Amino acid sequence: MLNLRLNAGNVQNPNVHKIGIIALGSHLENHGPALPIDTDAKIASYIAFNAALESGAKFLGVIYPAHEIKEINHGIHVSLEDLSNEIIKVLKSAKNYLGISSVIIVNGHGGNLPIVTCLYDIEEETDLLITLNSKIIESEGPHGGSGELSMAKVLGIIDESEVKNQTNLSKYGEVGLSMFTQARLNDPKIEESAIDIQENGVYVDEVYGNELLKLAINSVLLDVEKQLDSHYGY
Ligand SMILES: Nc1nc(O)c(N)c(N[C@@H]2O[C@H](COP(=O)(O)O)[C@@H](O)[C@H]2O)n1
Ligand SMILES: [Fe+2]
Repeated sequence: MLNLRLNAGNVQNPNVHKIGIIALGSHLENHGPALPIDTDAKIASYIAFNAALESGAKFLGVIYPAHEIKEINHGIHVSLEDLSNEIIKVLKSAKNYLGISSVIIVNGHGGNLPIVTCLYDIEEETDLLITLNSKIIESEGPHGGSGELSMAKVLGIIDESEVKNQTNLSKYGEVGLSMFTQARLNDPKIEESAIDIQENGVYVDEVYGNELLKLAINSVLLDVEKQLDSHYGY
């Protein structure tokens, strides 16, 4: 019988091998001319991967599909049911092959927020403890705004020559979700982000981008500690 050396490497607590960290974003969504369509997936993956490196938890990659509310049409998205079924499929596979018993989902796309209503069913179906971490959505500000631009500068995925055109809202109305009138009427936070873009424009600041990413990574590290404490008796 092979004994795996669970304490090998930079691992504070062998129970960390029972925890998986997986990214969830959007790969097919317009973010203005300065940012790639998979900005959300890349930001979420960067946060998830670095949190896995720092904590020793298992990095499970990224989930492909994403959801979006019907009032916002700036990309290709799936129904909440389809996203939930895909998450169940991927997490069952991770549990089967890696023996994990809890997961932290790092969400980088605002349109996925309703998945929180499916978490109980996903936990039941997979028999996994699941934490949804959307910290970066809470702190990044408007869609395609200065927060995402600054993080994209850190990740090296920005086209800086196009930043001057990012707020040409007649062409790139998805920035700040400005063109989605009903979504702005329904959600004061979306309305606030659209006004922010119109009143303040956008800027790129690498220091700010690093601070946003570090804040999000530290938030995931705290979730790892909470899972170790509550689920594995730290
Ligand atoms: N894309 C999106 N869909 C929703 O349903 C939302 N409530 C929001 N929220 C706003 O957009 C920002 C996130 O944009 P990304 O999802 O990262 O592209 C978020 O900060 C809110 O301002 N967004
Ligand atoms: Fe985004």
